[in-house]
Amino acid sequence: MKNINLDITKATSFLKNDAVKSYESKVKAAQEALENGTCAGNDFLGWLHLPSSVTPAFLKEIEDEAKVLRANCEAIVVAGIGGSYLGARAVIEALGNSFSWLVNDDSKNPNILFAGNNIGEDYLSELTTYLKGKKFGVINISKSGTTTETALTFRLLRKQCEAQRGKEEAKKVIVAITDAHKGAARVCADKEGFKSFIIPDNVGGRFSVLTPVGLLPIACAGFDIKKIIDGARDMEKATGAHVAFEDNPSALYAATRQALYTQNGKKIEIIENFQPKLHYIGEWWKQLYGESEGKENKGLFPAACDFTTDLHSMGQWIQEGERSIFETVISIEKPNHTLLFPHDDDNLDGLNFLEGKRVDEVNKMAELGTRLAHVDGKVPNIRISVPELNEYYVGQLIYFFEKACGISGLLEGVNPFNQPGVEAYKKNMFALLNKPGYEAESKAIRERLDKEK
Ligand SMILES: O=P(O)(O)OC[C@H]1O[C@](O)(CO)[C@@H](O)[C@@H]1O
Repeated sequence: MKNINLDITKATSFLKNDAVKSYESKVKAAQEALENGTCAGNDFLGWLHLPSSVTPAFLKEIEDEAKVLRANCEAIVVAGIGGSYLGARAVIEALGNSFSWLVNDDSKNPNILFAGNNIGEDYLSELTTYLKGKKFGVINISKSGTTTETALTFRLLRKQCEAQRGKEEAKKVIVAITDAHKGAARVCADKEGFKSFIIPDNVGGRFSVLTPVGLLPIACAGFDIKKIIDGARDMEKATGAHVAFEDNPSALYAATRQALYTQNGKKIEIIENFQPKLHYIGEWWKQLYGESEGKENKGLFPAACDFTTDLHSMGQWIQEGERSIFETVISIEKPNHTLLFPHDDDNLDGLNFLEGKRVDEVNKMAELGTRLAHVDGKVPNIRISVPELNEYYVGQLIYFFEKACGISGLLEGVNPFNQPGVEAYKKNMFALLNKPGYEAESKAIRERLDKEK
């Protein structure tokens, strides 16, 4: 079986000869600190050996629950935000049919919908309207069990599900994925008798896609979670601490992006794809790197573009804007379908030169042309090529990025596993909403707003 492949040559050409190699000993130290649990944030290292520790019994429990949901639901709403939904959405959209909700086949795949990741009244109102009269289930995912966006959505959906199906029937199709002991989601699941899965204490949200957080929704969508774990497990081996620096893709990716950041003035990394199905892989990656590295006034800003779509909006900026960016392109070597470009006698569009070619050949030339143009425009380019878009390689990709993120954050000198900065908006929102327990903050924020009037 092939592995995903990392090409850093078009990035190292912007750096001094030994710039990446000079990180070897620091990377080794970071790897050892991760392995020995001696790094900052060492209480959140449960993801590190997750793929190799997953048992068949654990996967079976998830698959069995997915069977129940699939058999009883036309639609399943995954309620979660950040790491509690992005991984599942990324994998489901990468592997699924782009028009799944319109495709009328016999696969019996329920529609997987996502909510709890915003507080848009229109979004929730339109969702609850769509679900009226439908047999739907809910997977409520929240590690803390108290995240406002998710909790608010779950209350709405649970009430609707119980009203439509009756309390007993609803119990079959409402599942909680949360902490083993704490938080409102745990208390509610235990009291109501909902099936529940545990998010391990030592796995943070953005590293949780290979736990039930990602695996249950992915299994509900009809994908093979064993193969995802197989891919992740092989990548765990390929990026292990014993693997030589120059053969370890996560080590090289981490070192290259840090070298570009600290030695080449790059401030923004743009993750890019040439397959629209990878849009949410970009969103997942943004959270992984953004929450892990953006702290202590440091960190590359993680951005994402979908190509060629965004070449017609962001292409100008990337080609000629401030030279503070580099690109990391996820390239899929072989598409899953074949579509040949047809002949046209009139050739009014002048496209007969493409006759008989696969659409992907045009896409690949767009990709190569973009790479050459952007490198000419002084944008370093990292390329990750993925042999095929399937469960196995998505598993590899996930673990590759997670491992690189842990190493990269440690190279940057921060704790990659906390996210203290996200609390600031929550505190203000609770104060503004007069949440019980926030009386002093409410008073202070109102005084501040009065002064600013
Ligand atoms: O699973 P929870 O606790 O609802 O958190 C969801 C997301 O919110 C954050 O905690 C940020 O507030 C993320 O780190 C996390 O992935």
